[in-house]
Amino acid sequence: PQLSYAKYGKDNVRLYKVDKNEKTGVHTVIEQTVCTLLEGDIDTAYTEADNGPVVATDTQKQTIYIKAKQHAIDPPEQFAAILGDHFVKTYPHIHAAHVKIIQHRWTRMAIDGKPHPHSFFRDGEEIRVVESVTRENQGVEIKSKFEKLLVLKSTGSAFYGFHRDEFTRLPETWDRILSTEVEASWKWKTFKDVAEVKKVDFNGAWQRARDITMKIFAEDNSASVQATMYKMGEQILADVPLVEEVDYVLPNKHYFEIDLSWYKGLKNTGKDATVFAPQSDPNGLIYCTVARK
Ligand SMILES: O=c1[nH]c(=O)c2nn[nH]c2[nH]1
Repeated sequence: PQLSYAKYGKDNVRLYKVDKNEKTGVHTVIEQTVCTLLEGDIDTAYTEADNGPVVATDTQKQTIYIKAKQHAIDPPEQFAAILGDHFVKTYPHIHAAHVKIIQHRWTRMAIDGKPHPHSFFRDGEEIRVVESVTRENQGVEIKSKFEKLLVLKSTGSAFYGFHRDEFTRLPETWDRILSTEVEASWKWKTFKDVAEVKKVDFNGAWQRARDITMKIFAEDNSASVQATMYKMGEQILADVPLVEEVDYVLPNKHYFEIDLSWYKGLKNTGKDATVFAPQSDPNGLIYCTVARK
């Protein structure tokens, strides 16, 4: 046998950074969870118990904290590129660096209608994610994502006209609840270096992708999850020229009607349905990648 592939590093490196504006007294906080994984001439560490080539995972962790102190960590795409660039340039035997950054939500509190200078709350489990790979002399590939954005609409969703055969039981519906937990990602063109990365408005793209997702989710008279998610991908490609392709992964989180007619003929189905049973499982799961022609 032979070592066919290897990468290693430190996962779940939690990081918090505060920016304190001396003039305004306004603090801005960011919290991230970082993973770095290195590739290179490290085979003998596996095959011959030779630790010489090993840039210890602890060293990678210390590096993350030092770079976070020395550089901006916002946008996370830029910080990922800075970290990847460091590992590939600092160690001649390291030829690629994978960096994953999860950014958690600290939303500024509004107190008595005014944004509070240094207080924040976690408004949902939604996360922003960056996955990058920096390869020596080949630039940096970046995929941006948001995950766990839980949405629901109480109407404006239908599902009919689908294939029917002897296995089909699902009735057609022209008016249903639609709920999903959005995982959206957009793959950028390959960037030459950190300098090129620094010119890109990643925060604007994240805001656009999130706004487009919610606007189309809300306004589309959805014929299916498939049809609606395709429109989202199309719009992101139209709005963000440097993005090459867009992925959506949408679970269909079903809400079942409850027939209460056994109880004195109580009407709660079809257009009379107001009480539903949210289903934890099973769930539909719909994938879609939209790419430029
Ligand atoms: O939007 C939907 N797409 C599907 O493929 C499906 N299958 N059952 N319900 C569904 N709803």
